[in-house]
Parts: sequence; structure tokens; C-alpha cells
Amino acid sequence: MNEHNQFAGETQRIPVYLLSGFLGSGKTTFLTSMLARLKNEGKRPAVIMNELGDINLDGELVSRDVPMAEMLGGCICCSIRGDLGVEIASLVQQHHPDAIIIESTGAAHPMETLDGVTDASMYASLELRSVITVVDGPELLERRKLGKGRTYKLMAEQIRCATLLLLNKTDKLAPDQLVEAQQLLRELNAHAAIVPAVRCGIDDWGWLDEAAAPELKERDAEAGGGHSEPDGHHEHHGHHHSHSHVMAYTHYFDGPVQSEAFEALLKRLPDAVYRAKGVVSFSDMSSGSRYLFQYAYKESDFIRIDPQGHVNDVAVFIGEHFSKDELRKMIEELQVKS
Ligand SMILES: Nc1nc2c(ncn2[C@@H]2O[C@H](COP(=O)(O)OP(=O)(O)OP(=O)(O)O)[C@@H](O)[C@H]2O)c(=O)[nH]1
Repeated sequence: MNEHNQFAGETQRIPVYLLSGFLGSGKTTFLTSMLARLKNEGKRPAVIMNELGDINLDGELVSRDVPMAEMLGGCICCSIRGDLGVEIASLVQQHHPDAIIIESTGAAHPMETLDGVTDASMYASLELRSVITVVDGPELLERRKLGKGRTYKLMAEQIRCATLLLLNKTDKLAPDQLVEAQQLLRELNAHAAIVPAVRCGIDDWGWLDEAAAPELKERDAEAGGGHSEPDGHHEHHGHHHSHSHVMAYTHYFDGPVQSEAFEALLKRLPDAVYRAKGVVSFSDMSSGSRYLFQYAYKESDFIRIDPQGHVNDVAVFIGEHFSKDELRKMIEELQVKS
């Protein structure tokens, strides 16, 4: 474990991108271009790949200079979920990547995978930045026609939790089908940017880097709303949607907080936040008192822990498109008081 301070400021956090999407939708195709893009920017990305089978064929497509952890023989979200945090933490220690991409199997429930990512935040300074769901356009329309079976439900869930929706294989969609697919995506997810693509090719990579957001917002403002879509959304630079309406917010504490104030904060969480988890130190307990907390459906639970090795004071909040800024303010107020 690194000896230096791990309560890293925002700039030192490693962005984590979760790549989700149905089997064969084009995740690996997108992973390849994301890696090329990040390397072009001088970054050192690392990859975690998860395959249902025992051999990872897609892994062969990732060049050997990219550190990669493979989680085979199961789905990140169920059988080996506990290992995801460990995998991420050891990848960080060994390779010090400055971006991590997790490609989950097409059968994964993204909320469960997100939960696995939160575990890793306790051991390494991470920030889940985007959930990119690659959607197989023709398959989506086909599945909807077939009715709302389990497969369609999983697809819908993957779409719902995305911050960026890549509507892929549009070369196989007629113009009216393209419109239909976009409408369906918007019904399932009111906030995420929808980007139609062929072979996952996209031009706008602003979402990769949060620092790019203010500049893009300005560009939108300058456009004077000229880019508005019929439904009032700015699809072209949809970043501000994904930035103000996040799925997960990771907060690294600067120091201990007061226990009752923290419990009160959990009670005041907006409904859109349905899970939170982390490690906190309480200022009003005997020194060194650290607690693992869990929050789900308005109920919270604290367990006293005495971790071996370095563990961050961190809280991760998961939900559906809540405002990260508001939540950050709530926690910062708490820290001032304590
Ligand atoms: N026609 C068409 N085919 C595409 C497009 N994008 C990807 N494909 C093909 O779709 C297949 C699946 O692509 P992958 O990138 O392997 O998809 P995946 O989601 O990683 O697949 P799994 O690993 O099986 O979950 C490949 O044969 C691609 O060449 C597209 O835009 N149009």
C-alpha cells in the first residue's frame, strides 16, 4: 500500500468508468477506442474485464501494454462481486493507472457492479465518473417487440443507470427505427446523453474528463439554446446532465465527523439516493474509532472496525440521478461543524 496520504484531493483520484451493455452490443469495440483515446491523452489506463466463461477472448483485443485484470468464470455482480474491490485495489497498487475501465459481462446488473466499485474506494482513491451503457439498437427494438421478459428487463436496467448511452449499430436501423430507439432510451432514462453511433465511433469525448465540463457548459450557453432538442434536452453536449445527475458520488473525508450529525445527514438524504456505504471516523468517540456504515432504503447501520493496513475515510452514495453538488455541500457543512 502506498505510504503517502491517500485522502487525495479530487485531482488525484483515479476516474473509474463502468462499461455496461448487453451481450454483443459493442462493449469491447468501445473499450478499444476508449483506450486509444486515453493513451492519446498521455494517460495510463487499466482494465478490468469480466467474462462469464473461463477464457477471455476479448482480452486478446487489448494491447499488452495496458494492465488488465481478468475476472473469469462468473459475473462481477454475483458470484465474485467481493473480489472486484480487491482486484481494483491491487491493480492500483501495482500499476498506478490514471484511469480504470471496468467492462462487465452483458449479463451483469449494473447496480450490483456499482456496489462492488464502492468497496474499492475504501482502499484506493477512486471516483466513479461515468456509467456508459452500450445499446445494441436493433436488439433493443426487437426485445421490446417480444415483450417485457427478463432479458428486456435487464437491458432496461442497464439503460436506466447510465450516465452516457451509446446507441450502437445504427447502420442497421432505418431512420424511423433510429427515432424510435432514441425515444425509447429517453423514456427509460430521462437524463443521460444519448449518442447514436456505428461501431461505437464517437466524436465528443468531453465526458471522459470532468474538468472539460465548464468549458462545454459555456459553449452551450453561447449557443443560446440553439441546439435544443424537441424535448428540451441538449443532446450534443449532454455532459452537464451526467455531471449534475450522477449515479454515484464518492466523498473522501478530510477528518473525523460528529456521529449524530452524520446519522442525521443519512436521514436527510434525498430519495434519489438509495444506497450509501463507507468508512467514517467519529470525533466524539474515543480516538481511532472508525465505523463501517451501510445505508439502504432509509435505514442505516454502523459497525465498529479496526482495519489492518490503510483504509480511507470515504462515503459512496449510489442512486438515480441526484445532485452531486447538493450532496457535497451537505457533507461539507457537516465537516465544518465537527
Ligand atoms: N453492424 C454493426 N456491427 C457492429 C457494430 N458495432 C459492433 N459490431 C459487431 O458486433 C459484434 C459484437 O461486438 P463486441 O464489441 O465484441 O461486443 P461486446 O458487447 O463486447 O460483446 P460481448 O463480449 O459478447 O458481450 C462484433 O462482431 C462487432 O464487429 C455496429 O455499429 N454495427
